[in-house]
Amino acid sequence: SGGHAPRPPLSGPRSGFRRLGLRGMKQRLLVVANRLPVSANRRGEDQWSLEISAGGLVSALLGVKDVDAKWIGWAGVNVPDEVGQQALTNALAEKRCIPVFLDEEIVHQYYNGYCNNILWPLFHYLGLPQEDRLATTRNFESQFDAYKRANQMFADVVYQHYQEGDVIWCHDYHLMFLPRCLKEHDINMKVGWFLHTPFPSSEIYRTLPSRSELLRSVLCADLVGFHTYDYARHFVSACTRILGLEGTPEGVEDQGKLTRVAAFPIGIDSDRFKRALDIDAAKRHVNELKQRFAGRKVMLGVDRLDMIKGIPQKILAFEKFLEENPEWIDKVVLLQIAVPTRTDVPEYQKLTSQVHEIVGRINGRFGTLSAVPIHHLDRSLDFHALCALYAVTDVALVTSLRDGMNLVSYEYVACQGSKKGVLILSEFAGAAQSLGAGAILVNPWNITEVADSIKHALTMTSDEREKRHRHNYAHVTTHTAQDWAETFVCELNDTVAEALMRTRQVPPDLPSRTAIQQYLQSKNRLLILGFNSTLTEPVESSGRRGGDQIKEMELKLHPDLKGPLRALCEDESTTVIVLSGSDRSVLDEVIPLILSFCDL
Ligand SMILES: O=P(O)(O)OC[C@H]1O[C@H](O[C@H]2O[C@H](CO)[C@@H](O)[C@H](O)[C@H]2O)[C@H](O)[C@@H](O)[C@@H]1O
Ligand SMILES: O=c1ccn([C@@H]2O[C@H](COP(=O)(O)OP(=O)(O)O)[C@@H](O)[C@H]2O)c(=O)[nH]1
Repeated sequence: SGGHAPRPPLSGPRSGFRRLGLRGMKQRLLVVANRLPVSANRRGEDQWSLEISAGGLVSALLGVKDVDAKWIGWAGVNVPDEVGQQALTNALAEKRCIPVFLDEEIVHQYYNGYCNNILWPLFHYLGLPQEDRLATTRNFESQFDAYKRANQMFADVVYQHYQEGDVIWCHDYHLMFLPRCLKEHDINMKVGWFLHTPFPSSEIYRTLPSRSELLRSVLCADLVGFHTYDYARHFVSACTRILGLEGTPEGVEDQGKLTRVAAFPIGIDSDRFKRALDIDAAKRHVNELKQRFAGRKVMLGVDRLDMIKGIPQKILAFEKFLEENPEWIDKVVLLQIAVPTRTDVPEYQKLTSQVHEIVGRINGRFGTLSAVPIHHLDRSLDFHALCALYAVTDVALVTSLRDGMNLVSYEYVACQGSKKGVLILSEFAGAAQSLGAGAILVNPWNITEVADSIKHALTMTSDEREKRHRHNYAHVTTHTAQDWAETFVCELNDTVAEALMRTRQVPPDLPSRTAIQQYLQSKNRLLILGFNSTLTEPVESSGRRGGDQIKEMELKLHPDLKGPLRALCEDESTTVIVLSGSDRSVLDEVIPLILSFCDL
């Protein structure tokens, strides 16, 4: 029996799969994400200015070329009037973007509430909110209702723009309900879903009140993708343990229907970063920065001001480093770009004050008349200023407590072609699995270890720096955002094609008259029977119940089969074999009757 035997590891995208080719064919792709790659500012009743929004998903998808792609998403702004909505729709159309208009109340309950106060912390191992955190955005149920309504609003926009054959790629934890809405509308839509955050261990995930509904909805997609194998594995075990479904190396199976699950690590458009450094604007920034920080080593942090990024831990480790290495005071500066994010969520407001307090204390403690050790900026930078910073700094410090991937670490490496600076990287970022070879990996909770790594990075020989950089540079420049998107979409096309073939291969119904005639003529018969749902009564595996074990305890031999089965077993010309993935003990429990007549 193999009911609970360990499964082989999940596969990645199949090697040698047919590239139905985004390059040649220009397949239409509808990218559906909470956020459009632009944010909109109103300049008049029917005037809008559009700006690229910050964030990893946006950066990655900007790197995807040669696809006939359109984006569907929220422009990050409330537009209550029709004139404004029409004008914004027109302006966005030029950027191949289609807006979903969400009103303030929905944004509050869906985005600030369910997405960023519940799913985001849970998926990053920070747990569900306590009562006081929930109270600020009303209760769990109303937030979940708003979440489903918002997902339906995204689905409605997809329906309006969908053409047969389009690939629909849903992104992230904001849209876990979307695959279900889409498939219920049209089962033939090709639907992929990709999660940009970690998927936590099923032990964490199972605390979520709406755990089953969300899993079942995601499973409606044809292909489900994650940044790492660990996240994919966690997802599959959540499905087996919570829903009682079967996990296979290919994905999750539910009554013969396979949802393919695999790892697709994202990348960046490294050429875009390299090219940016050749532009005058970036060169000017580089020169200014070199002058400003002459004679000092510069360490860089670039993060959204989010609790998952471990900014307090980073700053405390830097403080410890200065405390233990006073000779470095005035010779090193930590430049922390803390991009404001989700500022309507109280937890983020608290974090801002906390970080300001620590920075103030450390600058007060170690600052001199000429310099302070930490330059902390609560703002975002334009692209060229950011590339210049990446290029001139000596060390990048990424201390995420959990992070789906972390593209900042990739971007830093891409811009360090000449300087070959050191990357200190949290082992809890997805990027640790791809850049671990060249980075100094740290546990961000271990302040002493991070402080020691800062010293190691600042004093590293140029030989070691170059060697480490070479590894990571090779990875970042060959595993690009474009490859990531192409691989996902090709895999989705192949998954759908294979599922179609499987459906066609379903054997025809048994010709019962012939079968009965031949059965009666034969003298020595072998009958191989399935067990679960063949001999047993179907068991409802709702989210209310536990996983496989509880389900198996409830299995019962189907009452209509007791008599026929007994007759078959008593017949000397017939051998009956029951094949099952369940434990022997489960079979012993369910069919003791038969055990007395035959070997199993
Ligand atoms: O849209 P926001 O609420 O302002 O947040 C910005 C984005 O944050 C998250 O990014 C994740 O995606 C990155 C790319 O895959 C990944 O490197 C990073 O580790 C993740 O945190 C979020 O998942 C996006 O949807 C947001 O747009
Ligand atoms: O001032 C800034 C700072 C950062 N970023 C971008 O924000 C993204 C951050 O992505 P990451 O995966 O590191 O984390 P996320 O913010 O998505 O959690 C990177 O692509 C950065 O280039 C930006 O556009 N402007």
